[in-house]
Amino acid sequence: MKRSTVLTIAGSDPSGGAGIQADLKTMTAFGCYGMSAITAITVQNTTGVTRVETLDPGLVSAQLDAVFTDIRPDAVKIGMVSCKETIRVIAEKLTEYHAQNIVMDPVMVSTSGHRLMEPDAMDTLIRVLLPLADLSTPNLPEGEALSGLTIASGTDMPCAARKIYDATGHPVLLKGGHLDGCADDLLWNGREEIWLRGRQIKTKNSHGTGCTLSSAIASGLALGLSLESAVREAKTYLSGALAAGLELGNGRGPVDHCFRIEWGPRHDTE
Ligand SMILES: Nc1ncnc2c1ncn2[C@@H]1O[C@H](COP(=O)(O)OP(=O)(O)O)[C@@H](O)[C@H]1O
Ligand SMILES: Cc1ncc(COP(=O)(O)O)c(N)n1
Repeated sequence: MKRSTVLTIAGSDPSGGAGIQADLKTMTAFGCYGMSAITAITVQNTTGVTRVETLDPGLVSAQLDAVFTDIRPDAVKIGMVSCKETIRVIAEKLTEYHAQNIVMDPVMVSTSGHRLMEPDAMDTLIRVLLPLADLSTPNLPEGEALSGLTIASGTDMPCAARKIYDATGHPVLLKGGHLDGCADDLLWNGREEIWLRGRQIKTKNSHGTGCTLSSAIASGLALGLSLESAVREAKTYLSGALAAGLELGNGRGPVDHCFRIEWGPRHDTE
C-alpha cells in the first residue's frame, strides 16, 4: 500500500496547538504520512511563548538528509525558521533533493506577540527561501513586512499580494484572518485574483490556524490536488476545525483536528 508523504520543517510547540505538532495532526487528518524536521524548540502554551531555543543548523540539515535519503516527501511545509543560517541550510537541502510542492508559512511573530524569527533573517528569507516555495501564506502583519505596504483592509490586499509575488516569483495566499468581521483570504497566482471568502467564527481559540492551513495545503498538493483546490480544501478543513469549538487551556486554545473523526470514545457527554 502507498500513502502520500508530507514533511514539515518547523518549530515545536509542546502544548500541541501550533508548529510541528499541529502540522502532523493536520497531515494525518488528510490521510497523509507526516514527517518532521525540527528547527527550534519553543516553550509555549495557550497563554503565550516564554522561550525559544534555535537548534544548530547542522542538526536541521542532518534531519533533512535523514528524511530525503529514505522517504521522499510528496510535499513540504515550512513554518518557523528562526535564523539566517537555518534558512540557508534548508534552501540548500531542498535544492539538492529537488523537493517539490513546497508551501512556506513565513512565521515571524506568534499571535501572543513573541518574536519567532530574528529580524535580520527576513532578507535571507525573501532572497533565498521564498523563491523556492510554490506558495507562501503570509498573514496580514507578515504580508506588510514582506511587501513593505500597509494592509489596513481587504482593498489593500491585492496590491500587497502582487508585490510579494513579484519579489518571489511564486503564488501567494494572503490570509485575512486578522481583518475585522471576515476571514477572507486572497490567492494571487500571477494571472488571477482568487478570493476565498470565509465567515469569521467567533472564538478565542485560534492558536495554530496558520500552521494548520499551510499543512493542509501541503497535504492537498501531496494528494495531487491543483493549487487552487488544495487551498480551498484547506480552508474548508480549517473552518471545520475552528467551528468544532474545542475548549482547552487557559488562553487562546488550539483548533480541533478530530472533528472529522466519527468513531471512538465521546467526551462531550460527561
Ligand atoms: N475567527 C476565524 N474564523 C474563521 N477563519 C479564521 C478565523 N481566524 C483565522 N481564520 C482563518 O485562518 C487562516 C489563518 O489565519 P490568520 O489568522 O490570518 O493567520 P495566522 O494564523 O498565520 O496569524 C486563514 O485562512 C484565516 O482566514
Ligand atoms: C512553533 C510555532 N510555530 C508557529 C507559531 C505561530 O502560531 P500562532 O500564530 O497561532 O501563534 C507558534 N506559535 N509556534
